[in-house]
Amino acid sequence: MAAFSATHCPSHVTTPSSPSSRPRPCSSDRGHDRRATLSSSIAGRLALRAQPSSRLRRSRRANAVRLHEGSVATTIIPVESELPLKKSKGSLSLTLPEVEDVNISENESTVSITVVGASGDLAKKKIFPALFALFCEDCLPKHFTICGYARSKMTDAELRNMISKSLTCRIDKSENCEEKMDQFLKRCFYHSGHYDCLENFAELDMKLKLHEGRRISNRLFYLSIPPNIFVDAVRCSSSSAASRNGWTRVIVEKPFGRDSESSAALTNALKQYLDENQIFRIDHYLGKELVENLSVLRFSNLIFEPLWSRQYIRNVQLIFSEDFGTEGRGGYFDNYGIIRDIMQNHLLQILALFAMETPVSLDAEDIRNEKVKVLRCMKPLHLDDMVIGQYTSHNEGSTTYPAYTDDKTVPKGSLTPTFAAAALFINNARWEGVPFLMKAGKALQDRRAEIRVQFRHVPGNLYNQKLGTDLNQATNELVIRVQPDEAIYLMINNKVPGLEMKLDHSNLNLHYAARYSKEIPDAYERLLLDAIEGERRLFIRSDELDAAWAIFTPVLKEIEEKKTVPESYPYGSQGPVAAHRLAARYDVKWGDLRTGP
Ligand SMILES: NC(=O)C1=CN([C@@H]2O[C@H](COP(=O)(O)OP(=O)(O)OC[C@H]3O[C@@H](n4cnc5c(N)ncnc54)[C@H](OP(=O)(O)O)[C@@H]3O)[C@@H](O)[C@H]2O)C=CC1
Ligand SMILES: O=C1O[C@H](COP(=O)(O)O)[C@@H](O)[C@H](O)[C@H]1O
Repeated sequence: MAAFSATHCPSHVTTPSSPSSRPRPCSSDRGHDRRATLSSSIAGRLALRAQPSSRLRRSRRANAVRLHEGSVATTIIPVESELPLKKSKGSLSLTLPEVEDVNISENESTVSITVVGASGDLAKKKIFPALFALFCEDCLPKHFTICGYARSKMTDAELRNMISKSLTCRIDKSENCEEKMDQFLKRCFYHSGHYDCLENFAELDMKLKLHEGRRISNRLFYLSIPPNIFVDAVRCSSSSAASRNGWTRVIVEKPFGRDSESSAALTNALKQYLDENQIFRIDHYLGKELVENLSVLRFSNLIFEPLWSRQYIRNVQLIFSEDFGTEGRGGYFDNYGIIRDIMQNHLLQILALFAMETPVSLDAEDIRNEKVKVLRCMKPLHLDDMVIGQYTSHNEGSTTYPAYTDDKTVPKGSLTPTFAAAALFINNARWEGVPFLMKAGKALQDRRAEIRVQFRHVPGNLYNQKLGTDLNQATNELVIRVQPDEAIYLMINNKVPGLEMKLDHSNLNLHYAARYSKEIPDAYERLLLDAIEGERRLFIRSDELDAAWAIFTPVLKEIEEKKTVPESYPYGSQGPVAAHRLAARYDVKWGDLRTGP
C-alpha cells in the first residue's frame, strides 16, 4: 500500500443530506447491500451543461495529456490503494484514503473513468485492456482513477483480479510489465450499483471525489451496457455523479437505436441530460488504423485524389466477414441483425470517409460536416438493391458447425439476417452512377474487413489482347485491408520478365507487418484517448446518425413488414448466391472471392 499522509474528509462528503436533497432510495438493492448516508450530489443538468468543452491539442508524449486548459500539474501524487469503507450502524461512511491533499495545486486536474457495465463482455475484452495499454504508453494523465460500476457485487480486489486476466504485456514486453500492471490495478476500483439509481451514483460520486482530492475533476463515463438502460445510466450519472469543476463526457456504445425514429428518441432522451458535445457515440471501426489512414491516403498523396471519382472508379466494395457465428451473442444480435450491427454503422462510416469531399480542415466539425453531406446525398436503400441471408449448419468431417437458429440465445424460426449485401449510390457530381457495394456476414469462409476500389478499363489499351478475356480482372484495383494483417496494395498489370511479351497482375504492396515494427494499437485505445482529450473527430455526431438511419430505415421496415425470408448459406461458405447476382447486375465481381492475395 502506498503511503499517504491522511487529511480530513471534505465536508460535503460527510454531511448527511437533507431530506429534500436526498436521492430516492433504490427499489431493489441486488448489487448494494449497505445503505449509504450520503450527501446528495445533485449537480444536475444545469451544472453539467455549464461545463466548458475543452479543445485540446493532442500530444502523445509521456504525461502530456492536458485535461483542462491552463492546468498545471505540480505535485507528484502517490498512487492510491484500496479505498477503505467504514461501516457504522447500518450507514456507510467513507473515510479518506491516506492521501496527501495539501500539496495539490488548485490547478491540477485528474480524470476519473467510470466503466458502467464493468462486469460485462466488452469491458473485460476491450475497455480495461485498452486503458492498460494507454497507461503503458504513458498516455493517461499523471493522476487518474478507473472505477468499474455494475450491479454485480464485487470488491476492488475482485475487480482487479477479473481485469488482470485480460491484460497483456503487448506494449511493455519487458520485465516492467508486471510492475506496470500492479501500478495500473492499484488505480482501479469498483462500485456496485443499479443503473437507474440516483443514490448509487451519488455513492459513486463520493468515492470518485475521495480519489480526486482537490484536483479539478474531469469525468468520463463509458456506457458498456445494453442500450435499453443507456438513458437511465445517463440520467443518474449526470444528475448524481457529474463533475462540478471540470468536464463530464459520456461514451455511448452502439446500437444507437433500431431505426430513424428510435434513434431520434434516444438522442432526444440523452440531450435532456447532456449537451451534444458531451456525447461520444463510439463506432470502433473509426478507431482502426487503416480507417484512420484513409484520409491520409486520400489527401496527402497527389496520385489518388485526382482518380477519386466516377471518372476513374468503376465501383467500390466495402466488405466485412467473420468466420464465426453469433456464439452466445444471439440474444443481442437477433434484435438487430447484420444490417444494423455492421452495415448501418461500421461500413457506412468507412464509406463516408472514403467518399466525402475534402474537409476545410482536420477539425472534427469540418470532417463531420463533410461526412454528413455525403451521407445526405445517398439514396435510401430498397429491397431490390439488397440481398439478405442466414447461415445454416454445415458438416465438415467430424465437425458440425451450427446453424444460426441452433444458437440457444436465438428464437426458433428467427428471420434475422446474418448476411446482407447491398448496392448503394451517391447522387452527387463526384459519384453519380458508381455502385458502392457493401457486404457483411457472419459464419463465412474467412474473417476480413476491406475496401476494394476497382478502376475503369484503360481506354484504347494497347495491351488488351495480352490481358485475357476478362478485362475486369485486369483493371487496377486498390485494396485497403483493414484487418487482419493490415495492408494497402494496388493491383497493376506488369510484364513478366523475359523475352516474350507476357503480362501478369501483380501487387504494389504496403504490408504493415513488414514495413512497421510498431504494433498497431487496438481501436478502443485510440478512441478512449480521444475521448479523454476531447477530440471528437472519430465519434458520430447526431446529424450523421440521422443521415445514416435515413439510408437504412426504409429497407429495414420493408424486410420486417414483408417478413422477407433470408436466403440460406452454409456456415463457412461464401454466403448466398444471390449476392453474386446483385454484384453481376452492376457488372461487378466481389473482389474478395477472386483468386489472388
Ligand atoms: N461485446 C462486444 O463485443 C461488443 C459490445 N458492444 C456494445 O457494448 C455494450 C456492452 O456490451 P457487452 O459487454 O457485450 O454487454 P453485456 O451483455 O455483457 O452487458 C454488460 C453488463 O450490463 C449489465 N446488464 C446486462 N443485461 C442487463 C439488463 N438487461 N439490465 C441491466 N443490466 C444489464 C450486466 O452487468 P451487471 O449484471 O453486473 O449489472 C453486464 O455485465 C452493448 O451496448 C453492446 O451492444 C459493441 C460492440 C462489440
Ligand atoms: O460491433 C461489432 O463488431 C464486431 C466486430 O468487430 P472487430 O473489431 O472484431 O472486427 C462484431 O463481431 C459484432 O457483431 C459487432 O457488434
